[in-house]
Amino acid sequence: MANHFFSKLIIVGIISFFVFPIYANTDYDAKLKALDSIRSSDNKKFIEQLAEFEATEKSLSPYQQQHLKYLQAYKATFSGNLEEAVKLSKELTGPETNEEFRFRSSLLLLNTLAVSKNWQEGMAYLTLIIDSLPNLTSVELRDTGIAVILQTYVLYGQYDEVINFNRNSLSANPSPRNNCLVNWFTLDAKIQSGNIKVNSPEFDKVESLCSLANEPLVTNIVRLREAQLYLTKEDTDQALMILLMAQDDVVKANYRRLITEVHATFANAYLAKENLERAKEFANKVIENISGLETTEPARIAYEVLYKLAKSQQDHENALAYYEKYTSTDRAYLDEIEAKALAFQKAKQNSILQKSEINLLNKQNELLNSRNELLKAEQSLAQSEAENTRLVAALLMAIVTLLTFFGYRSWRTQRRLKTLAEYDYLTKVYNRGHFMTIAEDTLALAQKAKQNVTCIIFDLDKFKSVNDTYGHSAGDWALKATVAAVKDCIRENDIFARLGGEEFIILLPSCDIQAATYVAEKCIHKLQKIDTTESGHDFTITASFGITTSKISGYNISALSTDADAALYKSKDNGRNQLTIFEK
Ligand SMILES: Nc1nc2c(ncn2[C@@H]2O[C@H](COP(=O)(O)OP(=O)(O)OP(=O)(O)O)[C@@H](O)[C@H]2O)c(=O)[nH]1
Repeated sequence: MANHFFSKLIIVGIISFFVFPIYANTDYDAKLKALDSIRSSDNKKFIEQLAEFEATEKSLSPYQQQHLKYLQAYKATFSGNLEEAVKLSKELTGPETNEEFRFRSSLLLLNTLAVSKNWQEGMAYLTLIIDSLPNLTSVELRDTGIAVILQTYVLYGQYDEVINFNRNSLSANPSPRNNCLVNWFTLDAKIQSGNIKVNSPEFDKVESLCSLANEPLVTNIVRLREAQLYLTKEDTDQALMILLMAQDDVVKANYRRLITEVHATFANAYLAKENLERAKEFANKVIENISGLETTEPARIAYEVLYKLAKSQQDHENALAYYEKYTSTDRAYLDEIEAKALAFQKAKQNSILQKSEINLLNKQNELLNSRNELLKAEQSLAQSEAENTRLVAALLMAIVTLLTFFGYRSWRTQRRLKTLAEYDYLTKVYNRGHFMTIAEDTLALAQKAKQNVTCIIFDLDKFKSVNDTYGHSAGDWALKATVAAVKDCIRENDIFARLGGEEFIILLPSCDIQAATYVAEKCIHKLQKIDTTESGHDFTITASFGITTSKISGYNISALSTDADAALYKSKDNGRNQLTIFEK
């Protein structure tokens, strides 16, 4: 089938459809842009002007250098210098290259590798291009990428991929060029897979779209395909008419592959028309231009035509020679189809494998992420637990502190209340009420133990005059000084209390009257010795004492105090500052 070869023609043709970069307003930019715009539509001029541009000395920006290199790679592809084209294109596929030229050179590389039949490597670039499509910022470049992908599918015989391609991935308003190409490759896939009728309106549609886009190369290819289809339907006249109409434009396009393809189709058509001379003429034109295209379909067709002609002319020697060339070209051609299909399937498998590996890695990552999340959650849980523990500990501390504080306050209040209830506020000895309670208990125990208990009551002498003369505070001072002095004269376990005013009582367990008398005398002496100047005044403190004992008054506190009081009044009556032992 001539169609398979023909798809290769489009490879370089498509290069002309790439979008133009955004240029700075400099002469070099303008010049490079102008060169870019004519590179396929007027290839002769492009090659001449590029040579002129290369010849002059200039300092180019990195962007301009990349643009120039891209055009040089394009020229190399177009001129069949595939090795140079691959080398230059590969130099532009690194990350340092501007996105546009990186992508355009990947497309160029894809085409060049296909032209040089490096199917496997070409497929690797196809996968790369497909994967980089979503990251492209330029919508037009993306559309161009899609067109190239479709073209590659056609080239590799993957027609279903083209027919089933989701056109929604194209932009809403593709450029006329991309619109032409996408429609053309779709039609091409339908032709190659036998899914189109010879008079389908799609031919006219694609032809007009591509004329509108000013792409004579594609327009001619469409015409050629139409002619080839008519040939397969044995409508040779229609085929020849189309070929003759396209002939001039094809020559103008100056593309050797297209020209050999057209010549091969002419040869086939004339052979069918039994115009053997013309058939031979065109077959020979193909052979003349066959250098580099020896194993392509035009060569196969040309040899087939020449073989048939030689055979029909009984030229057995040439017939055999052409037949051998025909079969070897045919084998090479079929091998090529097989190799392409194999390369495509391999690339597809690799891509699926890669994607499953990526999926697997993603799954592993997800798993790792979940584990990390879990670890983080556990950590934060542990952290919150630790924080909670700290919080609870702090709360407990606060509660304990508060309880301690309130407990202490309550204990202090209780103690103060108890003190108020039990002690005399001024002298801090027992008050009357508490004294009575303790005294009763003590006397009860002493009675049981048959111990003697004595009771001393004393009252300060002429205390009113102290208050009157030196003031109430001096009186208070005297009361406190009295208590301190008396405490020095009694024992720890003697019960000392203030009965009220300037009157005091001492209950002395296990104490007989002699001992009590001694204590009272000691007190009288001590009180007289109090240095009152500390109060700011100079006066003397004396007191009158009355003493009784349980032996005389019994173990009843009221009786004891009454009797001791009676003795005290005797002391007062007798001139004060003395003691009196109660007598019944
Ligand atoms: N500064 C002070 N004076 C008090 C206190 N309690 C009672 N007094 C005073 O003690 C004085 C007692 O006076 P009186 O009962 O006349 O007895 P006195 O002056 O000591 O005379 P005699 O007992 O007869 O020696 C009164 O003036 C009371 O006001 C007190 O807590 N502080």
